[in-house]
Amino acid sequence: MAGSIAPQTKPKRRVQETDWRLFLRLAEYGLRDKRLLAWSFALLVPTAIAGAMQPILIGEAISLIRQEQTIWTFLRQMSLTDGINLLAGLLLLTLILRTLFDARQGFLVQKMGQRITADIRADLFHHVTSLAMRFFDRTPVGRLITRLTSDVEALGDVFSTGAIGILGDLFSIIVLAIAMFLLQWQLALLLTAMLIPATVLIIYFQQQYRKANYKAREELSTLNSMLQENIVGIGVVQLFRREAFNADLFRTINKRYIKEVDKTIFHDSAISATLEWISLAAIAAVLWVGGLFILGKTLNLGQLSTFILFAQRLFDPLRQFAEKFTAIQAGFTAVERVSDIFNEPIDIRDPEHPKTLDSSPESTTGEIRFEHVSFAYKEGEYVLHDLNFTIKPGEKVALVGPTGAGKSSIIRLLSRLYEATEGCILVDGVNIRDLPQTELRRHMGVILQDGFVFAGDVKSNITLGETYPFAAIQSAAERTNVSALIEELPQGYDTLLRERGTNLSGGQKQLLAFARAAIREPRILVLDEATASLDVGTEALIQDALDHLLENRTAIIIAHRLSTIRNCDRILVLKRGQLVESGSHEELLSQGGLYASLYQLQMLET
Ligand SMILES: Nc1ncnc2c1ncn2[C@@H]1O[C@H](COP(=O)(O)OP(=O)(O)OP(=O)(O)O)[C@@H](O)[C@H]1O
Repeated sequence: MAGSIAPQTKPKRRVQETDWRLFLRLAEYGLRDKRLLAWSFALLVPTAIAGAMQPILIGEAISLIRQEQTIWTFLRQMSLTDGINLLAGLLLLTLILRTLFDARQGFLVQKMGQRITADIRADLFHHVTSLAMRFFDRTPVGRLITRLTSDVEALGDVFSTGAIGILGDLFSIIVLAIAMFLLQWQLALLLTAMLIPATVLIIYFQQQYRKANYKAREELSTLNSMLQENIVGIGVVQLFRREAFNADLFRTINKRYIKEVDKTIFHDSAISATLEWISLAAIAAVLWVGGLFILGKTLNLGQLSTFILFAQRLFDPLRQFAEKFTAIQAGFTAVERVSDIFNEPIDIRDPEHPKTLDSSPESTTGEIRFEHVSFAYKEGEYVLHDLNFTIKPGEKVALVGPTGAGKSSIIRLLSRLYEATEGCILVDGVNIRDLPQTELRRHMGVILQDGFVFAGDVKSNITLGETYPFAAIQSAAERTNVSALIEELPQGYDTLLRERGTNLSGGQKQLLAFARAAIREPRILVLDEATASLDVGTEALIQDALDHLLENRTAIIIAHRLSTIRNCDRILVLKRGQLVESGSHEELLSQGGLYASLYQLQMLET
């Protein structure tokens, strides 16, 4: 637990994706609905043009009142009242158009954003569930959850805060600049020149913001990991009185998180403040230079008014641009973190030219062969060494050995949750790497000590998303002698089980796992300490059911209680990842090796 509070730095080998590539990744999602995307952009044009027209119309109105020479020719031919009315009418029209288009555009952009985030979330979920166990070994759950929820949410914020309107702001700035240059190039040049220091400062602050934001998100992940660990392990936390200690750790990480968030706020405010200052300076500069032009009679008051409005208008989108920029930067951080997961390679892939297992009813099936299999969870740290054995179809084999000998690892390799480092594993003569994973796992029924239960009813916990008629569910429960237990539950098969099955006992969860395996009629059954949580009476009941269930099926059974495996055809004894003995119970006892000593020790205990 203590290790998890170390400050999180970006992994060195992490490929720094450029913003452009991150942008393309988003664009790929945006392009899924081209019509929506096209409309969102198309509506920016009338909005920007209407916006640029307003200062010009106001300037014209002032020029008209002052009867200046620069007014449009068609206005000169009208009376003052008609001219003013026409200009006011036009101004109202631009206002209405701008409001309507702006609202519609805002709605479409948000709609697009919601769609994109929903798609990303769904793809991410699919990708994460396809990743190999190795990935989950090294990734804390809280960290993953943060990426799947809060980071994807930050991405959604880019759209919901209207930050995507940054393109509209950029467009507005360009349209305004063009309009200004057409009107009076010196003042236009002055204003556009002031954009340069503003842009440089924005870029600097946003880079700082981005750095702080990345760190803040990392700290948030750590915070969530710790939260998750403490909630899942609440029993141990309380029993061992770690509350105060953990609270201290939590406070430390919380402080670090807040510190980073403060930095993001500082840089965000710095951007707004700088822009405020520069925009005021710009208006002052226009007034000063424009005033000189008026004195020199090269400019009139109407034009100056237009430019003062332009100055305001020009920095307005820039200010909004900066505000949105921080949301966009946060979004980029989120895409970066989400991309990290998308870039996580799926280690265990299905073959390009998959083979299938012979499923004709006559064929004797369920042969398992390990050929020179070695395996390491971490590079160089082998936990299984050069394993060679064959389990014949229908044979019942027990794996025995001290704690940590590698029994469960064998099962994980056989189910391809991990890939063997060396050697190969064959099922019915086919290398399991040549089989699609679903095909391999369809033929395997694995019952683990910790029967995991999903939130849902008993039925759905047996079918696990596949469709079986109710009679099949009942029959599977009856065959495994668990139907009596299920019927005892308040609503029988419809009883709702809570997440992780907190309303079932450990033994009850295990019993459900038996029905779950039986309904699939697997050709290979694997029991990893499957009856360890059961009382002697229930175990005898299950043992009886197992005798039927195992008929004509290959089985691998791991059990520490050696009495439960006496009837197996063969016992493989493992020691530190090596196969040290193999034979029937009697043969091994007479050999007087590791098995015999383990057995005698257990006999002494009873
Ligand atoms: N996910 C993992 N990452 C790294 N090492 C692991 C992992 N799982 C198991 N190991 C290591 O591999 C070795 C074999 O573990 P395994 O679970 O196969 O033993 P086992 O014989 O089933 O033990 P037990 O009887 O206690 O269930 C152990 O030394 C263990 O520390």
